[in-house]
Amino acid sequence: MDGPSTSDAPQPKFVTPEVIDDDPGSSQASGIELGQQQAGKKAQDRVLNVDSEYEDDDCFEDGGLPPAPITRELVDGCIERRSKERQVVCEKYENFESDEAFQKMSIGNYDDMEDDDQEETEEEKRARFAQALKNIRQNRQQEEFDLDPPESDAMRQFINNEVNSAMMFNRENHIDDFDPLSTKKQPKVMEGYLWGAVIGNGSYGKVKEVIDVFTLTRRAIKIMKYDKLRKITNGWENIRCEMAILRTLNHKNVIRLIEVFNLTAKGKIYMVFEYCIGSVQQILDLEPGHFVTLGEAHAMFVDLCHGLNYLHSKRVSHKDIKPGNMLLSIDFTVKICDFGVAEQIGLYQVDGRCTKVNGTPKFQPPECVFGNHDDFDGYKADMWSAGVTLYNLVSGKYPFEKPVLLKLYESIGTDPLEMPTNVPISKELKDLLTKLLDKNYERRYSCLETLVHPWFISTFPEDQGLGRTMERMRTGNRPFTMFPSLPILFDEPTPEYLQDEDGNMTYLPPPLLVCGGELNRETFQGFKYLDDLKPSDEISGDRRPSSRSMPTAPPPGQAGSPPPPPVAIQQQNALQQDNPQQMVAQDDEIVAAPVDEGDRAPSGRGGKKKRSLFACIFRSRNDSN
Ligand SMILES: Nc1ncnc2c1ncn2[C@@H]1O[C@H](COP(=O)(O)OP(=O)(O)OP(=O)(O)O)[C@@H](O)[C@H]1O
Repeated sequence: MDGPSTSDAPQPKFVTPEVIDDDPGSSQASGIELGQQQAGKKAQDRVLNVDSEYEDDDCFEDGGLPPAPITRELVDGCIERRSKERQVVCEKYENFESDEAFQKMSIGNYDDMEDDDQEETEEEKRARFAQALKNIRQNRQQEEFDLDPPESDAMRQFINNEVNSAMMFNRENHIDDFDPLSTKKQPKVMEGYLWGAVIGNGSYGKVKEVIDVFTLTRRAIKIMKYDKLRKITNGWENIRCEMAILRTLNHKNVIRLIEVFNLTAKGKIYMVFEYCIGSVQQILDLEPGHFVTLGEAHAMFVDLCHGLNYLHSKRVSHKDIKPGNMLLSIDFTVKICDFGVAEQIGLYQVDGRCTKVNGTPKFQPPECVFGNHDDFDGYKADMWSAGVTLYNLVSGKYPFEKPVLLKLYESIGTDPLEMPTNVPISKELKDLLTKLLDKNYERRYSCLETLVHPWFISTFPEDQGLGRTMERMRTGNRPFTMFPSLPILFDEPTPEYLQDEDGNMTYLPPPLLVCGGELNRETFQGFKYLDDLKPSDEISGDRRPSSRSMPTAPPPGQAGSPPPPPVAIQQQNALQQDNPQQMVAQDDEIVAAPVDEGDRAPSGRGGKKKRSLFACIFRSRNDSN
């Protein structure tokens, strides 16, 4: 093995069990444990149950395969490969400045690494190795393993022990045959979302993209661990505050919080947001000079000010306005996000007085960083940050920039404002920047004043708007990471099984998608069909109710419950149960009975049903609770 070593003395390769394993009992125990897992796994794998607990670290669930023998070569290969990969990544990062292709990749450059890698303790590392060895048994694909090279002698020793005990287990149980590799990963559907990959990392946790399987809408979910929130100063408080503020907001230039849920068993809290394709900071990072054209800057600034105006009208001071907290939606609207340090200003307060100083140093106003900042005007602080953002958008520079924090604060408080020299700045723009970056917060422009400034209301040639940016984002590498799951979900509907009291499983055919050239209403019961809408029916707004507030449908037979399904569909179901094969052949010939208003109802299949993945996707929202 060529894994890096921290000591100068040559490290032996993995030693034999006789030499290293000074506690054979423990080896045996772990071997038996692995054996039990195998047996259980094999039985489990026959039926796919999507409601089981998933790990969030992957967008797929392991399909479950017979265990693979662990060999030294396999583990050595994994470690060596990871070591090489790391080297390649490091080299790439070294050439980052000059590598244009790499820069282009930075939009949606997926980072599937754990966001808290640096916090990993020796104990956690050991647990990860043990898990990686289990993965070797279950997955057999080297590409899937997360085996970093060992960094300490203790770690090396630990791996030796683990591999040795696994090998002993193999030997004792005569596991030495390799089945052909046929890993098939199953899509992960949890809490009504089909999960994709990580699309962003913040200080509070990672952000993953998902599809809401009920509305088929792309969403972004911020995942935060309780432990991590506890470690961050005011972590819980900030998150609670962010949720409380976001749930009251609804504006096109403010990120929309769709719902919040937590899974206590996993120790995680999830915030579901509308999906955005990237941040303004990512756009700036793509540009050679780290600035955009005047037209683009104007378009982004206009959206920012509209969002800020709305926030201030709702008595919210954001306190961390910067390009990194401005997201771009699919239709290229700027959305203000990250309300982690935002403050709700009291109802009876005349001005925007805030007390807690927060934010990013380069974007903080003088009254926050210099002198007495027991209280300050939060609205005016936002306007200063908006001024720094505008300065940054048009020039790629900051009005006050110093390498040391104290010097930076001093500069913000005392240095006179200088206009950027690397780009031509018009008279109006100069005037607006001066008004926004006025050190005296009383004289500084408010949001309303900014909205009527001549530069703000001026127009720019169309080709300088967000068109170019849009094109860049479009060509950026942000794949639709749920895509690989779709064919698995829709081309191969998973069969259902009916389990009786004795545990016997009866095969049920996959649900019918179409019936008589139309969507099979029995399968898609949750859908509201346009044909069924009466002129008096009101179409509700685009904000779908949270899964937690969805009213529960009354059981069949009670007032308000849907009537039974049409006879044709009942017969069809009965036929399907009796003879699934024949039914598949007959699908095309089935003609839908005329469906009237009352023709949608659940079929009572009875028994304890193991849901198929497909059924889960279209299950009623209430089922997920
Ligand atoms: N709704 C969204 N759509 C797409 N990407 C998003 C969305 N929300 C966040 N992201 C991505 O995830 C990253 C981190 O998100 P966010 O800033 O909300 O996390 P945070 O933990 O509050 O970060 P910070 O370190 O700024 O406090 C963002 O920079 C962005 O790239």
